[in-house]
Amino acid sequence: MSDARERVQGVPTRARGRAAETPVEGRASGTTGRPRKARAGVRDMSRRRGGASGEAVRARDSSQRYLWRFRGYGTPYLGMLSLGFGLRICEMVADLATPWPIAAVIDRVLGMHSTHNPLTALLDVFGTDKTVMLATAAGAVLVVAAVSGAFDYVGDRVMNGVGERMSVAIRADAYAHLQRLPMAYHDRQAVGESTSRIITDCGRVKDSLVALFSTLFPGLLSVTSYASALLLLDWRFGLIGLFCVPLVFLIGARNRQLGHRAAKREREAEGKLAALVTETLNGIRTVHSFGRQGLHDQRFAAESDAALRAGLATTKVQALRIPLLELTTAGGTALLLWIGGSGVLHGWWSVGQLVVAVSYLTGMVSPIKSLSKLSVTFAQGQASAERIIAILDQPRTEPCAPQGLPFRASGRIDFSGVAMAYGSRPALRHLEATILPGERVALTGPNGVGKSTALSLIAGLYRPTRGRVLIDGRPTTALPEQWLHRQVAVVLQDTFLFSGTLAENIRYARPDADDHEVDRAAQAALVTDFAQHLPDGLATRLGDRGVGLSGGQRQRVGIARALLADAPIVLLDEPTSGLDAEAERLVVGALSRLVAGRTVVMTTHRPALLEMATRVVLLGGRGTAPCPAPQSGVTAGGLPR
Ligand SMILES: Nc1ncnc2c1ncn2[C@@H]1O[C@H](COP(=O)(O)OP(=O)(O)OP(=O)(O)O)[C@@H](O)[C@H]1O
Repeated sequence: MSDARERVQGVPTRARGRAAETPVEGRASGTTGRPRKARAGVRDMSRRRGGASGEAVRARDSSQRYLWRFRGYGTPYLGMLSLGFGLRICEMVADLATPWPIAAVIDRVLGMHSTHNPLTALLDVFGTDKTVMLATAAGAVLVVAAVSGAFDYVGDRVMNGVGERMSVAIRADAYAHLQRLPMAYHDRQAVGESTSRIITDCGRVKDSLVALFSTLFPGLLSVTSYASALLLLDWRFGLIGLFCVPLVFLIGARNRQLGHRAAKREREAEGKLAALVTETLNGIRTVHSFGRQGLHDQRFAAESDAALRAGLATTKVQALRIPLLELTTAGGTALLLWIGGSGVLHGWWSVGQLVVAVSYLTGMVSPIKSLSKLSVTFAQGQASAERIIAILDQPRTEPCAPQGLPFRASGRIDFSGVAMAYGSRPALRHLEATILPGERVALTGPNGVGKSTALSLIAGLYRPTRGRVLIDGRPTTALPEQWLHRQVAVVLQDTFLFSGTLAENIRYARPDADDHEVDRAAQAALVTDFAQHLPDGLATRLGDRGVGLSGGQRQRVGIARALLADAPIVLLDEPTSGLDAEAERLVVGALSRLVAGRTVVMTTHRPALLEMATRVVLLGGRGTAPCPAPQSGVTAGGLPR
């Protein structure tokens, strides 16, 4: 992925390492739901560059030129844009020629006036036979229309193509950036809201970019060309034409202002709606279990009302624009007819010239109308661009080079005075611990004492607010993300499976693994035991989020993933909780193969898993609760509750 920040212009000098100053930041995770709590997640994320200062972002916010900040995405297409412009100019020349055959017929064939119509000379080539002249003029109308149409077709394809390509690049960058944002960001942001930004807002930005190239640029070219042609025809015609332009643009500008506010409110309301729908569908089992569809209907209706009010405000802005525009352009045409008609009566101009002038005025006004329609499209595009830029402006952590690091860590982990808070909410107050290579340490303690948080810190999903977590003596915050992910494999309480085959889900841990390695991991994790009863074995396709497998089966796929990752450190976050005795027995069997020869840190309350541990450490307690003396090298200090 290219660095989106380089292409989103106007981003001030990168605040290098800024992320490190920000509390509770860490690496991105691929979790697709808002996590109830810190969980180790997708493993192939890379550190990204630091971001804009908040003040600078706010300063730009007031300028409302959000779409303009995407101009960097147009740079690769400058050649195509130049070609598109060239084609538009050719089309314009053809359009300017359109009324002249008619004028020639009126003045020369019908003999209403003898004028200096440039086509006169051309028609003279065909002699003075009026039938031939008529046929020539008719042929000219067809040829001009065909030429103009051809330029229009190719020009549209070229220009619209640029808009489409730019928006695809913006969407890809926004998506890639979103995935790499720290977990702290994803904890704050509803999944549906982020989805809505990537899908709907990027779609609206696309509409604006396509309109920019297919309507705005050609429209401005038409207006300028027709206005110049009117002036050239006769300065008095030109003045009448120019009288309309500022009025129409004023109407458009006012509409854009009103439209931006309305569109922003509308997009915010739609974002909340999307968040609500995603949340409801993610929890659809709970909704059904409690029969609470009515409650969700009410919440949906409340958000829908807000979206409706904002939508109606946009409609009002749109509706007002049309009559105002019609009035202005009718004024211009009336003026032209009146003055032009008087001119013809006084013999200043021929009828043909008046026809050309009226045709030019109509030609000029029609793109002005489409241009003013753009005010709403651009207002919506600005509001959506603002929401996408809000993602792209989120700082990511700096990537660092994996220099001097061994391919495989020995597996030693140190917690050195570690404290951790989610926002202002402390989760770990002070943790001192050393876990030696090959040790299997079980962290236990009351709910909410910070066991999972400790695992997340080892996996590098969050940064400690104080102190350091070290792997082989190196702080995790200074380790390259890709290297860290190779050293740490995670099995969570509920393994997340993606849509795709079983084999693809196992290979997620190491995309370059061959079929044989995937088979071996599947066998060791007892996945093959159930996969062989499925229609296509490991090639069986799973539904969304692994629908079709039981909890225990999903856990075994998670273990196969961890086996395939072959990392020296394994983190187990309650991998058997929620399983019945038989499923637990199978999962523990699979885990016993995973943990062999690796450093393991687990959180569990289940005796079957605790038996695997070489040391058990009780975290925290209620301040007065007894905390067993830590064994060598480990002192426990969770959050007193
Ligand atoms: N992503 C998060 N955002 C905000 N607060 C969080 C987040 N994850 C955990 N917490 C809070 O941090 C504290 C420690 O949570 P953690 O999950 O680490 O505890 P735990 O000991 O693993 O609990 P359990 O035994 O229930 O799994 C809790 O108060 C929890 O509510």
